[in-house]
Amino acid sequence: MQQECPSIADLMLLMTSRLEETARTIEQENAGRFLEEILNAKRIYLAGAGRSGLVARAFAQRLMHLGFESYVIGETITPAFGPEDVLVAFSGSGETRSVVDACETAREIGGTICLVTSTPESHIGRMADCIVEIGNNRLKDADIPRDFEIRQLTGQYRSVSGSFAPLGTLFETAALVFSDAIVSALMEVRHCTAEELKSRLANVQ
Ligand SMILES: O=C([C@H](O)CO)[C@H](O)[C@H](O)COP(=O)(O)O
Repeated sequence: MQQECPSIADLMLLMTSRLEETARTIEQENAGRFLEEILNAKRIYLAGAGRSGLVARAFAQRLMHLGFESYVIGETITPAFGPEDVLVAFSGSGETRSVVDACETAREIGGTICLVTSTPESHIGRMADCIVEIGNNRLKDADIPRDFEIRQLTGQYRSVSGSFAPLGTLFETAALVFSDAIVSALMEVRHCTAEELKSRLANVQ
């Protein structure tokens, strides 16, 4: 049974090559605007559902480590959002109801909305002040590559079809890598060291 399965290392390498392709399509201007919005925000609120929500939470934690005031929407202790605050939404579809609702409320209050998505022409996309597009959801189903030839560590080739990166996996993984790149950029801009981040690590967890 196991012989029919490609090696886990090969599947990971396939993901890294897809991530590399995705990274090359990021528009630096939009990523730069995203960085500016974070730097100028009074407070940063993170929103996302499901796996995109996990990426939002991971980013919120690193922003806190960097010394920003960051909150996750829906947490018990998250305070009121204000006009000088920035809401960062992670949503591949840009249509997830709870995230749309959070963005609509933030819009009414007058705050800034940043969206990380693979669907800029979406409900949230139409509300957002800043959009970073990751991957591309506009491709028709027929145009989405489903079959991959992977060169195995043994040197032989084999094909992998619909099992690779199901549903929003590529967006969610690339969004995490994107947000970690933003963290590195923020460390550079603010001359922040890993030691400073370490000093804010939770010591009771
Ligand atoms: O968890 C998710 C699902 O498993 C897709 O891979 C999504 O992240 C969740 O459904 C939220 O969707 P989006 O707002 O479109 O990212």
